[in-house]
Amino acid sequence: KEKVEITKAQRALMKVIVDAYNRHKIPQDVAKKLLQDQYSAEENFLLLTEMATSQVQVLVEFTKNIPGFLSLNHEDQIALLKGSAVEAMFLRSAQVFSQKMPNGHTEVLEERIRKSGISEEFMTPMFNFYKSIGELHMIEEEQALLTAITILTPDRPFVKDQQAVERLQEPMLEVLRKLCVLQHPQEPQYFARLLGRLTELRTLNHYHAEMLTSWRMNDHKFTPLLCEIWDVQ
Ligand SMILES: COc1ccc(-c2nc3ccccc3n2[C@H](C(=O)Nc2c(C)cccc2C)C2CCCCC2)c(OC)c1
Repeated sequence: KEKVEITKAQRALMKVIVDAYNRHKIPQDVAKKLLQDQYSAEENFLLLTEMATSQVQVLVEFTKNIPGFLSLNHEDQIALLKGSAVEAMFLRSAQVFSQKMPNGHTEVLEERIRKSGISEEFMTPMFNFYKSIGELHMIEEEQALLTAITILTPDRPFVKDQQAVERLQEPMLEVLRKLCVLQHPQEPQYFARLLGRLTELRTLNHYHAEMLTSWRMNDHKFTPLLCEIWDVQ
């Protein structure tokens, strides 16, 4: 039986990531807003673009706190952010959707999202992902590390020095692996399940542009930042 122990250095790394993750959370609680009122497809689309825009901004701040990230080649820093922004948004949405809420609230939230203006065909893959994240009951350390690991994916398009990114991602993966063994001793395959979610996350990447352009309304307006990050307009 492997005696798993998180070293002092690994604990320090985890603390940096979790502190940065908590510091850079979206201030406004969109779930509460959606539970309070029903919005039109236009209002929901505006809310989505506002949330997505502010989420990209906090993602940049979070990423700057990942040890070693700012020492990467500058074009690679941009390539990693562009390549992971949509996945980070869906990961954040999944975590918001899976957070503990009073009885019946999650069902209301799901209903509001289903009727938000997004077209029917994307609901299944999106909610399947949200529910598979929910079933993992991740602690915040796991959520923060998983977000950092997603950003530090070496094989994003246009990344030149993939080895440099691997050298940053590997220590994160090792801490997460140990954390999973310690947190879920009765589930040896938990770490593998967690990484499997990242594969499912990539498939959502393929849909996101069409999710937006097929939003039930005319004249979809995007902020300049979202035009950069999303393959729209
Ligand atoms: C690209 O298409 C998407 C992306 C995300 C969602 C989404 N899943 C959610 C799960 C729980 C709570 C809210 C959820 N959102 C939106 C949201 O704001 N996501 C969000 C963002 C964007 C940044 C930071 C943090 C979050 C939560 C609501 C935007 C307003 C209309 C309803 C969805 C979506 O729903 C149809 C479609």
